[in-house]
Amino acid sequence: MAALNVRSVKTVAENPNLTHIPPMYAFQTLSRSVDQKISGDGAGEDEDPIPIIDLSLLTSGAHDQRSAVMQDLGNSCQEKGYFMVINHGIDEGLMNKMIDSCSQFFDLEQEEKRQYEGKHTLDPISYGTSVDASVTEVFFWRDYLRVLVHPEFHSPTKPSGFSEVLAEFTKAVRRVVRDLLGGISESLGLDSCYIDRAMDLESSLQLFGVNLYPPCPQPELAMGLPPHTDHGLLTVLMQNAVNGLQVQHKGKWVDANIISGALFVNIGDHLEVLTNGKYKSVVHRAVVNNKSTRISIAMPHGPSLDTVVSPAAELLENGCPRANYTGMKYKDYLEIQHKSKLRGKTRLDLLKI
Ligand SMILES: O=C(O)CCC(=O)C(=O)O
Ligand SMILES: [Fe+2]
Repeated sequence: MAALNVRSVKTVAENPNLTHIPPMYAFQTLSRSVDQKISGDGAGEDEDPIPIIDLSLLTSGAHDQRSAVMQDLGNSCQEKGYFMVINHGIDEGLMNKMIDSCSQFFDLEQEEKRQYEGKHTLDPISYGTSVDASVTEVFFWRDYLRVLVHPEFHSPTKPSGFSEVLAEFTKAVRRVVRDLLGGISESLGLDSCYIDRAMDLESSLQLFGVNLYPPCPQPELAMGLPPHTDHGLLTVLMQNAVNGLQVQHKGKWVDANIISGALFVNIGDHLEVLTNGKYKSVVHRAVVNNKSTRISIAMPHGPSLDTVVSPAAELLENGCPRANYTGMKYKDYLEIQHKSKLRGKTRLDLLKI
């Protein structure tokens, strides 16, 4: 059954008498206990800080500053698969307006939001709860809005002003992603335009996903989003001031405590394929808390839908004798993802040779 008749978590959480989560939100005990074995309590974070990339130095720094940042970028991609970006040039006022507009969207009457309900990943606009009630056994403590913003731009018509903010913000983020992918190309020893050209970024797919995680009375039992990797090349994430993202690193969960004003970036499955596994996509999840509503905006950036992504021939010539992944059209991969459960890296395994 599709999620059509399922109440939003926002509605569930707004009940003032809620002291326990409804049983359908209890994340399976088995997977939870497996999780706990690899789960740090955040203590690992100081020894393993999240790398910080100063984008202004990459785009307009002196030659030696550029090379240093490019090297940091390459190391972050190879060793961790995630980093934060500062001095990215996106106005902080615009970022705040984007978060506020998303909050106003979730505050609309349920009927207004329901017109976008129960659709496919590539539908222009979809609103829902959990991940997909038709393929998950457990419900996640999360409502979402997903909008396709490039190569075609779409937007909900309400709240008023949403579409203008969305257009300006997502265009600015696309610029950041192209700059980062230029630096990443160079860090691989390729021409700075290599990924731009090979992945047809002029027509790249850009999705705008907003997650709303209301306060949860039993946060240790519920899960915002289960462990998964993202499709696409890079995902850019920003949030209101509430943390909750965790990334897996060396078998431990690391809290992504995101610096105010910074963007968090993680590698997606298709950068792993393109680099033949040198830069790997990162498993991450979202945990919930019992105090504040968290809003995160996660924006996967992929190639164009018709691009067949396979390991770059130039990288194979540069020392690695064989391709570790088969090529697949990005659109077809998204179709597989849509039909599968959101768990770990199982989808990418399909492409491994
Ligand atoms: O809310 C978060 O921090 C994670 C969101 C996420 O992983 C996603 O939307 O794919
Ligand atoms: Fe994700």
